Amino acid sequence: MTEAKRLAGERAIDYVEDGMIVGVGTGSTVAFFIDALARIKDRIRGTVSSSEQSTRRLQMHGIEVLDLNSTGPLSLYVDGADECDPHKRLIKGGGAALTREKIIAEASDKFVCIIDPAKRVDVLGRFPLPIEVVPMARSLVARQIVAKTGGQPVWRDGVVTDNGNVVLDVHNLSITDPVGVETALNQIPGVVSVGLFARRPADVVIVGGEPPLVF
Ligand SMILES: O=C[C@H](O)[C@H](O)[C@H](O)COP(=O)(O)O
Repeated sequence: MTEAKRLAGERAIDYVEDGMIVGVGTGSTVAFFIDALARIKDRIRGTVSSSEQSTRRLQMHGIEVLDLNSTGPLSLYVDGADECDPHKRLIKGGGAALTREKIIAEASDKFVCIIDPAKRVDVLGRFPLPIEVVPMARSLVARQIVAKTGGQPVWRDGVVTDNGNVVLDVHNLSITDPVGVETALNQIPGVVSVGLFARRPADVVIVGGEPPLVF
């Protein structure tokens, strides 16, 4: 799958235009995008990063990382996903970067999602759904997740997000109404964000392959 990730990441460069400030996601697929972006870094005005991990890789390449508060809306956001359905709705957050990813996706006109073929599903939920939670609300949120969804939340022990929060991964879900589930889980006090990207799905999905599939 590494080769598929590389092919997807490199294909996403086609969406980068001169003078853009590019939103950059997180993960192993995005790492290939960042490496490819480095080759054209003089053509862009900079980037906005969704994680400390991506910031380090961008800066290692000498690519400028800007504060979203100073850039205004972005034209383009490129990020990976853990699952993608035929409607371009996603599960994200396997790398615990979901909250900043959601913020940048919302701030962007076009969200290009780069995945390998194993990420494609008909119904979201095989991959445990990550939820970022304020630490003191962990048990409360877990109980409400069980009540609202019937899923099994598991604390990602030892993981602290870039925002100082914890992550619950919800197992045994079959998400037939992604917008409804996203909305319901967002209402629980203590939930910072839900790794379902249904209200703001991707605009373009690139599935790595020879040639890449774009839909
Ligand atoms: O929090 C992490 C992100 O949502 C990633 O984009 C997602 O986990 C996919 O990562 P990878 O490209 O490494 O499979």
